[in-house]
Amino acid sequence: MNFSLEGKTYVVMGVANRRSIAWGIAQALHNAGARLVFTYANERFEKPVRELAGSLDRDDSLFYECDVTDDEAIKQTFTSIKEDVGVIHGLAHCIAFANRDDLNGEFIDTSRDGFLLSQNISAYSLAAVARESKDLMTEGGSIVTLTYLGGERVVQNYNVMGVAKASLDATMKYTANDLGKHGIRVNAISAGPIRTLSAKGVGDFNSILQEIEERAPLRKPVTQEEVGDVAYFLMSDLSRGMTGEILHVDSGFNILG
Ligand SMILES: CCCCCCc1ccc(Oc2ccc(Oc3cccc(O)n3)cc2)c(O)c1
Repeated sequence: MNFSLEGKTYVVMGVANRRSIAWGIAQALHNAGARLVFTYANERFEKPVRELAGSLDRDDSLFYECDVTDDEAIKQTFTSIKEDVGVIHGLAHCIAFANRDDLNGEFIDTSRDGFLLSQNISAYSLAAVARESKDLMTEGGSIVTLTYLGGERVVQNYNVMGVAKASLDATMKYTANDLGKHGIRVNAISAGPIRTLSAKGVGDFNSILQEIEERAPLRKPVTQEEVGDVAYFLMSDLSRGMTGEILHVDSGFNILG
C-alpha cells in the first residue's frame, strides 16, 4: 500500500498567513505529493493565501472565497470546485471564530448573539461543508477538523470557544457516522496552543504556552509542522481504520490532571 498523496487533491479551508495551522497542514499534504485547493473567508485573505501557495513548487493550486456562514456560498464553492477539479480526496476544516469579548473574563457574560456566532462558524460549518463536499469524494475521502482541549474540559478564558469546540467534537462524530457508508472518514486534531493570528484573540494565551513548556510530558510547545504531519496521516490510507476520532497533538498535555 502506497502512502504518498501523489495524484490526490485536497481542499484546505482557513489559511490566513504563514503561521496558520492550516498552512502547516497544506505544506505537509503538498510534501506528500498532493494537489491543493484553498478556500478563504473574504478577499482580505486572498493575497496572503495566493502568495503562500505560490511558494510551493507546483502551479496548479486553486483558490475560492467561501464565507461559511452562508449556505449558498458553501454550495456555490463546492459546485465550482467540482467543475474545476472533479474529484477531491479530502478536506481540512481549519475554521473557527468567536468575538474577542467572549474570550476572556466570565463565560456567563457571553451574549446570545456571540454564543450563536461561535457555534455557527466554529461547529455548524463542519456539517455544512461535509454535506456540500461529500459528493466530490467519489473515491472515498478524509475530513479533518481542528479542535482544542478547552472543549473537553474547562480552560480559563477559552470560554465560549470551549463550548463551540465541544459542539464541533460532537458534530465531527455525528458527521463521521453519516459519511462512513460513503467511504469518507471524519476526524479531529486537538492541537496544543500555537502562536497564530487566532491565538491573539484568546485571553492570557502566553501563560498557557508557558505551562505547556513547563508541565507537558514532552516539555515543549507544538508546531504547525507537527500538526501537519498528523493531518497527513489522517488524510492517508495509514489511518483507513479510523473515523470519529480526536487525536491530541499537544506534547501530551491532555493526559495531565
Ligand atoms: C486560554 C486558552 C489558550 C489556548 C488556546 C489555543 C487556541 C488558539 C487559537 C484557537 O482558534 C481560535 C480561532 C478563532 C478565535 O476567535 C478570535 C480570534 C481572534 C480574534 C477574534 O476576535 N476572535 C479564537 C481562537 C483555538 O481554538 C485554540
